[in-house]
Amino acid sequence: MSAPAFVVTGTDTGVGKTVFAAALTAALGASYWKPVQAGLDADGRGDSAEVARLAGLSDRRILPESYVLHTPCSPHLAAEIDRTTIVPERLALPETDGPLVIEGAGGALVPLTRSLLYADVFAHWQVPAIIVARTALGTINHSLLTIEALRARAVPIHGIAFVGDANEDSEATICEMGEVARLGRLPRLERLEPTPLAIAFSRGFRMEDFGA
Ligand SMILES: Nc1ncnc2c1ncn2[C@@H]1O[C@H](COP(=O)(O)OP(=O)(O)OP(=O)(O)O)[C@@H](O)[C@H]1O
Ligand SMILES: C[C@H](N)[C@H](N)CCCCCC(=O)O
Ligand SMILES: [Mg+2]
Repeated sequence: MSAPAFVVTGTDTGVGKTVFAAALTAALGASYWKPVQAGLDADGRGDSAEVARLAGLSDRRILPESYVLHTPCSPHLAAEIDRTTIVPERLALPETDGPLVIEGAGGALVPLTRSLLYADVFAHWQVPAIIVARTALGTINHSLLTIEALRARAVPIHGIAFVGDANEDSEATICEMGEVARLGRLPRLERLEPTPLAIAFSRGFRMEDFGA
């Protein structure tokens, strides 16, 4: 059986994809790939650096981004500002010798160019997608829209991972009405450090749900 690979997408930007992806990468002993990074922090760090920190990964297990764009905005516009064009050929799935966790950018329907959405690339890859969703009010609509959009493009959905305070009815309603697997929930952590994150992940998720 080949090693599992997952795409971590979300209902929005800032929902916690990078934090969840770091926890999953650490738990699976996986490699991590952020194909398109739009915007870096003041120290020039992007999501790959944060995953390396939170998952305690060696550089060998962080695959290089295909595009690092300067402006923290939608990738299609960030690429235009940098006078480049995101081409699907540079988004070919990399070969890895173990599990792979791939993080998108923003939500599933974020444009990479003015005629290509990230979800189109997910559909081409056919790698199971994990939707990261908030638990806060508004998440039912955002989550069900994301599920519909992925299904409309035949993107396989592995399940949904919630981030935030428990919200039993919203989480259950999304999974029942959206007919998706409820993978678990990461609470808001006061200290975003490797050990508390690994403990929260092991409490909130079952490894067998990720083929491990
Ligand atoms: N479980 C958590 N506990 C505490 N803080 C969190 C948690 N999840 C996310 N955060 C914080 O929320 C912010 C957004 O999270 P994150 O960077 O993971 O979002 P994202 O979905 O990856 O965004 P992007 O679309 O930019 O990739 C960050 O400051 C992060 O540290
Ligand atoms: C800049 C941000 N942190 C992400 N890298 C990109 C988010 C794109 C969102 C586009 C949109 O849905 O309006
Ligand atoms: Mg991120």
